[in-house]
Amino acid sequence: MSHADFAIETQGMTRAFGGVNAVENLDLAIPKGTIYGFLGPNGCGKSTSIRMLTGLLSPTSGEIRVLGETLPGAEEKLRRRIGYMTQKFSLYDNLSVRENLEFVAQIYGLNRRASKLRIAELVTLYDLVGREKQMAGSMSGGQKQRLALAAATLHHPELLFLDEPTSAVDPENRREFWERLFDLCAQGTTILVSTHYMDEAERCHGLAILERGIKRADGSPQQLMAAMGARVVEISGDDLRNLKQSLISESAVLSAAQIGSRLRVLVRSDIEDPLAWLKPRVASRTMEEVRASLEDVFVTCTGERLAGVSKGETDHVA
Ligand SMILES: Nc1ncnc2c1ncn2[C@@H]1O[C@H](COP(=O)(O)OP(=O)(O)OP(=O)(O)O)[C@@H](O)[C@H]1O
Repeated sequence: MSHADFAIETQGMTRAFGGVNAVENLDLAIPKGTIYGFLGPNGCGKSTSIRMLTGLLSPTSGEIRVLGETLPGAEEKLRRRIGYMTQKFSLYDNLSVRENLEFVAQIYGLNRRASKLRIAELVTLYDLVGREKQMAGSMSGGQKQRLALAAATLHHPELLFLDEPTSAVDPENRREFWERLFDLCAQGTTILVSTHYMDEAERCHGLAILERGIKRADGSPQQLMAAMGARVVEISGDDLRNLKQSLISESAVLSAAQIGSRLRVLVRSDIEDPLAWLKPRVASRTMEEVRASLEDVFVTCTGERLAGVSKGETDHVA
């Protein structure tokens, strides 16, 4: 692939705050027309990376190319070619839906006619018909999010940055939001989205797992799961709590977490037959080897589970 095939390329992208690296030596190569995810917990450097890639923040060191342009330096040129939806609702609560969109249209220099046409199109597309005069501040989380996406895409950006776009919406709105992202992607938009939700990360074509500013792994969800250095076994039966305690003291066990009525155990892949290895340790309980999930990949990369993503208990060993 040549440079022209990538929407984003970075080498050694680094940003320090007060001597501490918020983002460290990040290498990225994000192909055009894909949805790429940054997966990681709060504070791992997702927003700082996105701010550098949008030209809002200068890197301390490293090379950045966005849509073929070099940053820092090409911020102005890129402004019309990229869209950015921040974590917080960044529109005006005391302006109506239409006024907010008119304001954005003005920033992008659309004339009255073009603005009117585009806003009508967006209001329909993002299911805001009948709400044109409603104050943005009085809308639900899902409606605000659709308005924010309409605003971020008003100027037909080639590249769209979404910083934790679904943190304020319920699961159903999240699914619907992702349908919209796939529609945009199908029309050729490249999307970079940050998230701490595994189900969102699993929808991305490619992703980087970030921890404390460092990329721990990258690839498609399937590649990451296939390359994981562990096998996954689920155990059911009595007294899983004590079993967990004894298993996590074994160096061959990377993690054991109770998920509902099962214990999900990650066994290092140098154990050739994890079921045989576990057998004497689990007594009469039943076992089954299961497919790895992206969360398992996350645990093996970082030693941690993301808070709130598993059902049930989330204890682990680092
Ligand atoms: N302007 C700043 N000054 C000092 N430290 C900062 C600044 N911006 C970010 N940081 C620090 O850099 C680290 C990465 O923050 P960042 O916001 O990029 O993480 P994140 O993964 O986006 O998390 P969140 O979702 O909570 O924003 C954190 O330790 C944060 O405190």
